[in-house]
Amino acid sequence: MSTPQLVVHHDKELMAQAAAARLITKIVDAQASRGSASVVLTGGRNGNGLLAALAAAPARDAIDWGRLELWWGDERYLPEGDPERNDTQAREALLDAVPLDPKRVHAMPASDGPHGDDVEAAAAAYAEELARAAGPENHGAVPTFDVLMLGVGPDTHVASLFPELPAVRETERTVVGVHGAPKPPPTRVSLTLPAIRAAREVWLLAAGEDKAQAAAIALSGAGEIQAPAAGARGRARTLWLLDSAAASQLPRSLYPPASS
Ligand SMILES: O=C(O)[C@H](O)[C@@H](O)[C@H](O)[C@H](O)COP(=O)(O)O
Repeated sequence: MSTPQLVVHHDKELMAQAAAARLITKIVDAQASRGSASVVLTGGRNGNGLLAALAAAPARDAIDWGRLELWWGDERYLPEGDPERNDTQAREALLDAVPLDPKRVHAMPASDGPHGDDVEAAAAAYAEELARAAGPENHGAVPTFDVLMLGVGPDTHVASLFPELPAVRETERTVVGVHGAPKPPPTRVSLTLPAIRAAREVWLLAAGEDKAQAAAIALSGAGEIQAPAAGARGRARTLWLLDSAAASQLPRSLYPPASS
C-alpha cells in the first residue's frame, strides 16, 4: 500500500478547483492510454464541491464523457431521487450536465428498488455488478479504479465505514450494508477497505476546520478500525487533498509548505 502524500491548498474553494483540474488530467491520461477511465465518487460537501468545480472547469470537456465509468464509494439507502442520496447530489452538481453513457454510470441500489429494505441484498447486488465489471487483469472482485475519491468525516470515517463499526472490519466482501451509521441517514451501502484498496489511486478530500483533528489522527499512525481514513490506501498512490484549515493540526513533519 502506498504511503500518503499531502497537497495543501489555501482554502476550500481552491482545493476543490485544484482537485477538479487534477481529476480532469487523470481521466484524460487514462482514456488516452487505456481507452476508458474508471472513477469512484464520494458524497458530502467536499465531494460535491469537487464535482461542482469540475462542472465549471474550462477544460471539462477534454474528458470523453461517453468513455467514463462512474461508481460510488457509498450511498445513503434511500428511495431513488431522494435529495439526500449521494447520486442525486452528484447529478445536480455535474452528472446531469455532461454526456455520460448511462450504462457506465453505476448508482448503488435504492431502498424503493427490487431489494426493498434488505440493504444486505442491495450491497450484494452492487458487489456482483462490480465483479462483472472486473476483468482478468484486475485485482479480485472489483475493476481497477483509476481514482477512488473519499470525503473524510470529522470522526475519520470514509465512505460509510465508521470507527469501530462492523463495516470497517470487513476483510472479505467488497460491499456491505451499514446500519446505525452515526452520520444520518443510519442505513447505507458502502465499499469496504479491501475494495477501496484495489484502486490504483485513492484521493482523500478534507477541507475545513472540522476535519483538522481527523486528518491529524488518520495521518499520525492510528489504526484503521479506530480511524478508517488511515486504512484508505491506493495500490499506486494515496493522496490527501486538504485546505490549510484541515491541515492546521498536522505534525509539522507532515505539513508541507502551503502549495498555494
Ligand atoms: O454519504 C456520505 O455522507 C459521504 O459519502 C461521506 O463519507 C462523506 O464523504 C464524509 O462524511 C465527508 O462529508 P463532508 O465533506 O460533507 O464533510
